[in-house]
Amino acid sequence: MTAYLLALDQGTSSSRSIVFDRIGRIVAMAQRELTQIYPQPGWVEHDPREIWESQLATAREVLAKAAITPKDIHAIGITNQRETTVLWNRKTGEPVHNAIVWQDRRAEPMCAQLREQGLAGTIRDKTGLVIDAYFSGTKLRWLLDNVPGARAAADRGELAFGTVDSWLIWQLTGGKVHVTDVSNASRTMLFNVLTNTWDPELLEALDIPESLMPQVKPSSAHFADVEVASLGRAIPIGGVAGDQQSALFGQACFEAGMAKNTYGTGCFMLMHTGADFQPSENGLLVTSAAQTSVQPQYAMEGSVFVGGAVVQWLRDGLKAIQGSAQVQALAESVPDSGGVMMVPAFTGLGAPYWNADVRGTITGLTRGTTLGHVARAALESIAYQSAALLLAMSRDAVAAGGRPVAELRVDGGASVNDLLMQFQADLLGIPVVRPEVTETTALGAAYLAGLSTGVYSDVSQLSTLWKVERRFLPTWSRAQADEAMARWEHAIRQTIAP
Ligand SMILES: Nc1ncnc2c1ncn2[C@@H]1O[C@H](COP(=O)(O)OP(=O)(O)O)[C@@H](O)[C@H]1O
Ligand SMILES: O=P(O)(O)OC[C@H](O)CO
Repeated sequence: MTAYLLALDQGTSSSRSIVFDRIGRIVAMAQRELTQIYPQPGWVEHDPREIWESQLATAREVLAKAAITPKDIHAIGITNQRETTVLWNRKTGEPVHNAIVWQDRRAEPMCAQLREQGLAGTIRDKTGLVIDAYFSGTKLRWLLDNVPGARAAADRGELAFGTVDSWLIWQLTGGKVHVTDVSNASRTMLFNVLTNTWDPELLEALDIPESLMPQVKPSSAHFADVEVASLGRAIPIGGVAGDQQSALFGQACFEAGMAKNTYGTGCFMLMHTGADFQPSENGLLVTSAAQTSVQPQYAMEGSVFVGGAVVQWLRDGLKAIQGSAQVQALAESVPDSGGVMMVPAFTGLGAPYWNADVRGTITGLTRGTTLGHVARAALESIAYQSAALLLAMSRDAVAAGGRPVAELRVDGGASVNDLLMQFQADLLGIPVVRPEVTETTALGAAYLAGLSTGVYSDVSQLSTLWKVERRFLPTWSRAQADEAMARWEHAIRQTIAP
């Protein structure tokens, strides 16, 4: 059987396409940067046309690079930056506005209103989310309220809403199919993750007509066949998932208690929680995991706003290094951080602290402090923030009758840093495991597509394909780790209430 799988990975900073063979090895990759549009402070937009064109261009390019034809592609999987909101005209296919990107804060006043209306409990219990401008629902409401003519056109049933996956599928099918998957739907604040349906009460609370919404499918399913004009053959789209849930899947975390952390610009930690919906008591989000059937599956999620970005700051802000890869050597020029602690709260602190107003601190400076100590503290801050998330997740898991996380699977640009990974294992007291294929986001989408089209029989087969590149084992005693976490929490208190 021809069994190359093509993953379309539409991320915040770039569109990428990767061809995988049937045992999950990368055959070829193509990538194009995406223009970031900042119309006002706190606003971030993308041009939906550019999203589509750059994605299509990389898909065509990767086939050429892999020296294969569309006939060799068995199925397509799509994974995408989540929450980013597109609204378009069903007849013309034209977007009515730029896409509002997940980082965009413009819908905050609308969120404040929803909080005042006392909707926090309902939203948490139905969607697993906290009320925040991060999610698609209030971005969509903003578009309906602010784009001239949009509300009336929506009321006439002329418009379609979609996250980036829906937008790409609409384009790939020549405007015929309007669909999304549960993992993307769960990031809208309009989707009931218990029933896997759009929620009439939430649609009404946000004044959003249901006619705008895409059909929702499990993440591994037949979504559509692409039109021949786009990729030369009617290739089936067999898998769709939001990028973080897709990475959880690509890391073969299929069971409750299995967790992954992606160390990119920010960090995204997700722990599978199985089929039971359990809101977090520790300020984390609950979200739909990638689902292979109509049966709901959940994950707990927390994010670190400034992860690898702290290394970019060392490079671009402090000019302490010339390239990100140099941070490890600089940090290794000293045996430890010499008591220096950095809390890189450049844009506030996310889970489990949730404080939007604080700003970063560096404490513990002495006359002997060198750039090496600062670099080491910067790297360690990525691990401390991630550890605080994982510890909160483990507390939630134990409270729900489960077990604490036993190992952490890692990926993302900063996971290449061995010093950081070792420090992470030491802090957590569990193995930190880096797989051979760290393109887990794209791999997850390819696996989802392969599962629904018969390349794989079940997820247990995928578990056997997942291979360890390096396992970092903890070297500290529990007392040492607890002491270090106590120093971190002290630094957090100094940051929040100096
Ligand atoms: N050797 C390294 N050590 C630590 N951080 C690194 C290293 N190499 C890259 N990074 C960081 O990884 C991030 C890029 O990772 P990537 O997964 O490509 O991010 P994103 O998907 O968010 O764009 C950057 O913030 C960069 O500073
Ligand atoms: O495109 P990324 O990797 O920055 O991921 C964005 C996340 O999906 C936002 O929730």
